[in-house]
Amino acid sequence: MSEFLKIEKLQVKFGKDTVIDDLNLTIPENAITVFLGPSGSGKTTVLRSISGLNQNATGKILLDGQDISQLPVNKRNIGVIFQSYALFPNMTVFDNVAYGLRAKKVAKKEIIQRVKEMLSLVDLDKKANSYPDDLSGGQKQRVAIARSMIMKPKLLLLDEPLSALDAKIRVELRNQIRKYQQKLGITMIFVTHDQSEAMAIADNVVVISDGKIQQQGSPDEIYKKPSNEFMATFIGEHNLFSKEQLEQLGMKDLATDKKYLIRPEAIQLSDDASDNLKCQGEIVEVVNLGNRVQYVFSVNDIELKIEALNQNKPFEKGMKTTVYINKQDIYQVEP
Ligand SMILES: Nc1ncnc2c1ncn2[C@@H]1O[C@H](COP(=O)(O)OP(=O)(O)OP(=O)(O)O)[C@@H](O)[C@H]1O
Repeated sequence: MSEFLKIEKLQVKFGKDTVIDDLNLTIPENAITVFLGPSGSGKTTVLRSISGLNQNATGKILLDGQDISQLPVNKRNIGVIFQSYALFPNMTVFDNVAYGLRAKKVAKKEIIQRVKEMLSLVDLDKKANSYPDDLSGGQKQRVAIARSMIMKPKLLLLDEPLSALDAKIRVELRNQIRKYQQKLGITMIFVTHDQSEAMAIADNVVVISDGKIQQQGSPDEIYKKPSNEFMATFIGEHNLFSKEQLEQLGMKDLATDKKYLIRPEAIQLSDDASDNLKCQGEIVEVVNLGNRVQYVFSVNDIELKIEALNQNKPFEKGMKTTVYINKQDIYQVEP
């Protein structure tokens, strides 16, 4: 992995509390890295330390080879976007986006051209003369993003940028952000506690819990190959079984005493599979999620969570049937 942003031995203390201790991390260029973790895990603290907003941080931060640890916020060449937009209410959309270029005394003609291009990219050309109060939440956030991107920062930090928006707009805007990133080749760090948002937008996910990095990898890697039990249970729905439980289900010759992860969608409620782990039992719970259905399937005393596409002939509660698990889908997990 290229080392576009490199954090070495980051430590952050608030009073006597050490919130981040000896955190080391590298982040690739021209990609979206997502910091994902439970509330209070330290995501924002790490982000603020990178931006220079955190006075309590010690350690070294290298951006594109340059040590920026001692530089003030405005000299780091980093853009920051918050959940709350932070637009200037008394300025038009055009003036909000032009603000940074004007402060840098860029030529008027160039400003007009660059703002127009940027407003076109975020699909707000028709709102250039509107004021923030006349815009929807999603539009305001697009102005905030345009205002940051126009400065061509080396790194763009987005702290829960979609949290204030309703579900449909969140999904639309996260797809837009992905599009902007690809079009402009900006390196982004995006903080969220929403797993599906993280999985959908990230090239690279850094899972942080209790001030520590639990795992870094592509969305697929962290889902399919969690590095430990925390990861196996934090990301996505899961079945986590002991060796004894798996043996009770009919699995033989397990090498070690470790735990084993089986994702709900890897269990098939059908009877046309072969050479798989086969368990007979009963459907004890059905939750319809629209396009998918979650089942709880009971094999003697063991409950398996299953997730399947909602097809024409759904299985019903109380049905006795057989499930199959491909042995390749049973993943051994470190403690
Ligand atoms: N200014 C501060 N003073 C004291 N403690 C702080 C301060 N900022 C953060 N903390 C503490 O640091 C820890 C990490 O907080 P942080 O905001 O980084 O977490 P987070 O993962 O971003 O959480 P959330 O998703 O809820 O925003 C928490 O225990 C928090 O209480």
